[in-house]
Amino acid sequence: MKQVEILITGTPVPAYAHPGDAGADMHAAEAVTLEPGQRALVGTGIAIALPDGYAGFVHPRSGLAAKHGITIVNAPGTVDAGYRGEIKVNLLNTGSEPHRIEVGDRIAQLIVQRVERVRFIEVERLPGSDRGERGHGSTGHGAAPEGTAR
Ligand SMILES: O=c1ccn([C@H]2C[C@H](O)[C@@H](COP(=O)(O)OP(=O)(O)OP(=O)(O)O)O2)c(=O)[nH]1
Ligand SMILES: [Mg+2]
Repeated sequence: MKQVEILITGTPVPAYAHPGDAGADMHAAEAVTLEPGQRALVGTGIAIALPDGYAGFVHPRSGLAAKHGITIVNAPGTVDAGYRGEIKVNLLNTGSEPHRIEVGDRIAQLIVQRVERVRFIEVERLPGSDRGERGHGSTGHGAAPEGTAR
């Protein structure tokens, strides 16, 4: 397993709840009440130094989403390998009740992945493909959305 250096202020180290879990749960370093429809940038109290060629992705927790409608505005958030600041989570309450986040609550999960960087080369024409330019629901049933060509 890769080792990742982590700087912590008060909250527990992110932890995988079960062997085989992809995401390590991160904890709230501050308390906040999210009113319905409200969002808040919540600190996790951790900063990390990912190896070059890796990135961290901040994903919502499905339990919080299913039980309370709590999701993440920019899911999944991207933590760059060079970022040394505190990881923050942009929580959004999509539910109909206020939701209280207490210090130490598990608010998101961090998935660390290898990432490729590519060189973008500008060309006059792209190579053909089976899909071509079809997208945005082109393989679904029924008509394409109003104002779009098939
Ligand atoms: O959920 C997130 C997403 C990002 N970040 C931190 C780490 C990341 O490396 C940095 C920048 O994120 P991003 O590139 O997504 O934001 P931006 O709006 O493009 O800001 P910047 O101009 O700083 O790149 O913010 C978080 O703490 N939590
Ligand atoms: Mg950016």
